[in-house]
Amino acid sequence: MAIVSSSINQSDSLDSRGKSRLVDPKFLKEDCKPIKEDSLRPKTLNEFVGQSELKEVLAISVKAALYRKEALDHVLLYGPPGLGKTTMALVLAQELGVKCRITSAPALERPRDIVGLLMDLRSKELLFVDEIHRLTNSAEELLYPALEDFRLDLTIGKGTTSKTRAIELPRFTLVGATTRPAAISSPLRDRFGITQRFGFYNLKDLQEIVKRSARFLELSMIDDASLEIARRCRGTPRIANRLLRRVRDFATVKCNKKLIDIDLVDESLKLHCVDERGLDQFDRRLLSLLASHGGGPVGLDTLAAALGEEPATLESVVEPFLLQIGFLQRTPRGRILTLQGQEHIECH
Ligand SMILES: Nc1ncnc2c1ncn2[C@@H]1O[C@H](COP(=O)(O)OP(=O)(O)OP(=O)(O)O)[C@@H](O)[C@H]1O
Repeated sequence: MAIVSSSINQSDSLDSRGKSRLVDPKFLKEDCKPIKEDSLRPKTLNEFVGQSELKEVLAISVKAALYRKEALDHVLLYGPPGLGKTTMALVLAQELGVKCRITSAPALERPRDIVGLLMDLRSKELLFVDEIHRLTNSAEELLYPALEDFRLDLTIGKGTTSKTRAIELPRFTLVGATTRPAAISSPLRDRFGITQRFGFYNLKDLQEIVKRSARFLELSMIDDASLEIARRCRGTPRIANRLLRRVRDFATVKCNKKLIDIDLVDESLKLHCVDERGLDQFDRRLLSLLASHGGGPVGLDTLAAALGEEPATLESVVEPFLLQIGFLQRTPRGRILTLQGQEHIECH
């Protein structure tokens, strides 16, 4: 789907081969990307910019687990895409000095996928499951005793001759990530000892992330230029890094400038139709659609059908930022365009 693949590259952190991958946080080269791009991911809690309350909570739990020489309690991280959930799982593994196995719920469709993964885990290791709200019922049922009692209950054979065998597992930590916490079944949700929400980043933190990434990409940038990228990245580090790379492309090809200034940022982001609030063509189409319906209310399903998008994607990927900046409101009768949203659309 055009909007998500272009503006929010979700595949960055997912397992493209449909299997899990074992990541030693010390060697992020394994993380399927060239080393320079990988190095953009912060590796320790200290390097992780922003999300201070969440970091404090996790830092205390990590220290306590290390002190008691125990596995960290299971962690559920939720929030819009690209805010650092996968990165945080790798940071936790690094802080705990263990490896992290990364997978996503759609890759765990068959019971044997999850059995294989769980039996492969070593003591205190992290298992990161992205999109955890998409686990099948059978996968969830296998997970319950694994999470609570570190035990796998396997049924061998069929019908009256079937037997249940219990296999002991090492104590491990499940880190689940989701953009849709409400879609997680409550028995699964209840098994996470630590639940933390990722919110959009503020301008100061985003500018720091842009400057840090620019350093890793060996780009010289004046402060106004990094601030401009921070303003246009929808409060999302992944988008900040993506915009920075597009600006770098533009600087290399179009003007061969060594120092990136605000004009260069402006020109290159214009080319990608990213406006001064960070909205792209898809956001503007959504707002225009609402405007053409007298500002709403318009139901989510109607909006999704008109835009050719999944309602769940609209709700969990596109809308959160528009709600955050006050361009959109959710009401029981549907979505409403605010005055600010209306004014923005009139100027574009
Ligand atoms: N706090 C941060 N400081 C610096 N860079 C960050 C931070 N959080 C995320 N990033 C950058 O943003 C990119 C996206 O982060 P990440 O893949 O962890 O997001 P996510 O929340 O797991 O998204 P998704 O759920 O879509 O996979 C990372 O490659 C990383 O470089």
